[in-house]
Amino acid sequence: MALSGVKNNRGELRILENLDELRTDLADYIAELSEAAVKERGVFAIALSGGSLIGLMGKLCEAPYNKTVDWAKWYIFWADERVVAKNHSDSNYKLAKDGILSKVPIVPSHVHSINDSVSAEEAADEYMFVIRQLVKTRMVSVSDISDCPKFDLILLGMGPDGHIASLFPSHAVLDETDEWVTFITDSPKPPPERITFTLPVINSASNVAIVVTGESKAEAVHLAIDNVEPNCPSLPARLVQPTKGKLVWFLDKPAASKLDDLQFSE
Ligand SMILES: O=C(O)[C@H](O)[C@@H](O)[C@H](O)[C@H](O)COP(=O)(O)O
Repeated sequence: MALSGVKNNRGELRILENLDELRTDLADYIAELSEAAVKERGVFAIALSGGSLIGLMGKLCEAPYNKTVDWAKWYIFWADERVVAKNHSDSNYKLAKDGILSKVPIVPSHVHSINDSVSAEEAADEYMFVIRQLVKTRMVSVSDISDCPKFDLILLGMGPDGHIASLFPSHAVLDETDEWVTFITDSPKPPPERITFTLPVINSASNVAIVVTGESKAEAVHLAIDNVEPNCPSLPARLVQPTKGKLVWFLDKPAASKLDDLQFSE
């Protein structure tokens, strides 16, 4: 690992030397959290996003992880999904299925993707209902300070504008506190129709990881992590602040290149 440490109360930063090291560190991190959750609760409830994240998780399908991870105990969700058919090239489900889920022994009934045959609004409502049922049976834990689900791990990417999941800068859904899952029809990043976990759900998770690579995101990383003036209250990535859980940033060096005074131990 190149650098690691805690900065400005904004979580743990892991800045990796190159993409290969990042992939290995990310796979180790996910495998460790899976083992801990299975030991403690008997299951591992993990929520994925789309984008480059899935490719960066690829080492999980290789040795030793493909054999050592207790895949049968995984329950898979999406922190956000594009409202398109499951076989569409824009589908986050398809991305994860082709990239990971079809390559490891996940139980098909544990894969909770959205209903792709209804409107964005209905898909969000139905997804919330599905999660509610799984909270009742404790396949997904519940937060002890809100009534929100408490996922063992929520994995997020970040766009160059600082968006995470399908929560975009200055969008009204950033203020959504009543629903666990909501929808948008005006995403600035295509496709326009999406469903997304809301901030209260993201911030109720036991663990949240934000995985960011490339220089095009360096400014957003700086705005999300450093103490900047004026600060950016509506930058979604800055609003990821798990109440009791742990936040970890996985960055490559180009993505970390605009962070102020990095003085971590090598
Ligand atoms: O479905 C989506 O569009 C996402 O879940 C979105 O939040 C993504 O994670 C970021 O846009 C980063 O994507 P990249 O890593 O591909 O830049």
